[in-house]
Amino acid sequence: MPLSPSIVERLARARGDLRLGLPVVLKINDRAALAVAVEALTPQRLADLRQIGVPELALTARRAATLKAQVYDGDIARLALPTDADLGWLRAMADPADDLRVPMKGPFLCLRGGEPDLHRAALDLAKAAHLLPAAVLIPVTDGAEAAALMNLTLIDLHEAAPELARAATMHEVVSARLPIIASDAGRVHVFRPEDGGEEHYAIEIGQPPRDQPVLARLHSACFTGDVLGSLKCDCGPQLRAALAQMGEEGAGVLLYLNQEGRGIGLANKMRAYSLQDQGFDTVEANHRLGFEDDERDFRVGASLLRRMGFGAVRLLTNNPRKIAMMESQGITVVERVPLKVGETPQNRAYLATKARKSGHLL
Ligand SMILES: Nc1nc2c(ncn2[C@@H]2O[C@H](COP(=O)(O)OP(=O)(O)OP(=O)(O)O)[C@@H](O)[C@H]2O)c(=O)[nH]1
Ligand SMILES: [Zn+2]
Repeated sequence: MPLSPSIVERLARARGDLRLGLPVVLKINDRAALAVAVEALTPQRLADLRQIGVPELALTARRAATLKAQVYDGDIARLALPTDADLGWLRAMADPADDLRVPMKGPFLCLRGGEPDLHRAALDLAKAAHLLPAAVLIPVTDGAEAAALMNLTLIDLHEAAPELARAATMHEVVSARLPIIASDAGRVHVFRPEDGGEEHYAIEIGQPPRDQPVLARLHSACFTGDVLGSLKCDCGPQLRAALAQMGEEGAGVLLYLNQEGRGIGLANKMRAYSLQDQGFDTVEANHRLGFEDDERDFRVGASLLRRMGFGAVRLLTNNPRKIAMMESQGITVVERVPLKVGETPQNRAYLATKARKSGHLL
């Protein structure tokens, strides 16, 4: 039907549905399941889901490692729910907040055999919705029928795969002049992705010529550092130092990428901070929550630079992964410009961890 939502639009809906606590229907070939994010489940919804079928819990292998649950599918663990499992049990499996105070007791009944692809898709969607990567799945015999009957969003994984593999196309919505402390000649560009995801911004200083390498910074959003002046990281000082250098040179471009918390969202970053107060470092905290060290998609930065007409950069960074990613996306990094500012007694250990575990240059 002409007005029916495309797969990209249905994926955007699915992310919204999961945040609301609504199930989505995932399907591949002749297999299908209802999937709902543990974080957004209510007792009533859990009871309703149990009426439909036998629930399974999907967790990432990272979260399973902390719980000492068996992983039979590489990156994914599938667990049967104990018969007396309530929402409290599910939440404790998903959220490591109380792991130390009230450790979850196994042994867990970990499922093997069959395909984990629906489970993996559910966790990818939960991550994309900035929820904890934990989902309850209920297998159903006819996915299309279940979706139609209950008015739920249906995602066919064959249809979704190519869309999920490619970076969303970005459109510039608007740009306007913005004098800032660093430069009178500032201009903010707002970019909106076609897939209904986060908007990203470019702050252009002066009028950098497109045929020469531009002084560039890929800055990932950090509400706590950029806005609140957090002493736990170096983001705020890095943001201001990068803009100041562009102001001094009279030209540059800072991409402000809305990838809060290295792509896990602010709520999950605050969960990570809470774990850091229990003694875990920045990488361990991400893993205990079920995330990888860094969930950002740096392709966004490269595609925005290209869209603005830049093909070569002098990149302000201490992160070699950003350089490798730019190069792999066809942006030439002619020089790495170090950005070492904002070390505090409170962030010294954080910066040392990034150097030791994530390869940041000191
Ligand atoms: N998950 C998580 N994210 C954090 C933590 N501390 C800071 N962040 C986020 O990390 C990101 C900082 O990224 P960038 O400023 O691009 O820094 P970087 O990857 O270290 O690289 P460069 O600064 O370019 O050297 C921001 O999105 C912050 O919100 C933390 O402890 N946990
Ligand atoms: Zn920060």
